[in-house]
Amino acid sequence: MTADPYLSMRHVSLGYDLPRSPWQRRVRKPIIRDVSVDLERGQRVALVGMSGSGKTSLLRCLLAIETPDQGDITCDCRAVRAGSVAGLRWYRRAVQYVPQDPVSSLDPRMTVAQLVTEPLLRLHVDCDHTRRAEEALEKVGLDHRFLTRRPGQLSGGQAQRVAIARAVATRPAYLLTDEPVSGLDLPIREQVVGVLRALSEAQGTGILMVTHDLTVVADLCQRTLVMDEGAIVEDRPTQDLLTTPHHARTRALIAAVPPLSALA
Ligand SMILES: Nc1ncnc2c1ncn2[C@@H]1O[C@H](COP(=O)(O)OP(=O)(O)OP(=O)(O)O)[C@@H](O)[C@H]1O
Repeated sequence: MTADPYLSMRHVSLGYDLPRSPWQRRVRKPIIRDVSVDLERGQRVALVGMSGSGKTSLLRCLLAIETPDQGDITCDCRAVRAGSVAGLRWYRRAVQYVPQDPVSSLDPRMTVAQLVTEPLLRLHVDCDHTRRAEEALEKVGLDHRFLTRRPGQLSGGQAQRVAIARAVATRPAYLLTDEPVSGLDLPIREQVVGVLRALSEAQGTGILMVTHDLTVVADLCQRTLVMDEGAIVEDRPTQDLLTTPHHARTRALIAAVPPLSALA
């Protein structure tokens, strides 16, 4: 348990119904198994694991898109439950999602100004929306001249920065993100990782990132959670975990990245 948890999962479990005929009984396949994790304010945390280990499902629970079968999720000591849009507005402002693929997530018909102010309108944030959009763009290193552009007039890296600006417009305490740089070329990836680091350092924004990319993990995240078959099997400071992995699954993940396996 950490000293000051902001986001907290307690004994969270989730399963899916296996396909069945009407006369067969319902069978749940467990995906998340009794996960308890505390995330401190401002922490940069990676969630790694083999494909199918349950990372995205865990993120969906934390995003209140999915309701766990068991367990509790709290944010700043308030219960988080998937359900009414109005009842979750406070949470949607505090914990924002950065999508993997900005090109498909950004409506091509909207201007950057409309895209960045849309969450403010949807979540009833009471402020000067234009000023806040400019502030959000500044935080990701884009100036006000981008406000009138549309997604088709942005490079991949700029589009991902606009997606991040959309997420930070509500001044969230945490960003949750699934492979935010996986579709980007190396120099652009470094640029976007730099934006996320700057946000975390300058604004104190916490980041929970699902990723397969252990070099991004080593570069950005202070702490790493390793998932295996729906459970967290290792949870340690990133540097320690990469140099002295404890769990066989962590060792296998590191072994798949030759420059990192030289560290361990
Ligand atoms: N709606 C669903 N119905 C049935 N099974 C599902 C559903 N969603 C996910 N699963 C299964 O749950 C398991 C975990 O999926 P999840 O997407 O959370 O894994 P992951 O670790 O994020 O994988 P990846 O790294 O490939 O994205 C997988 O076996 C997946 O097939």
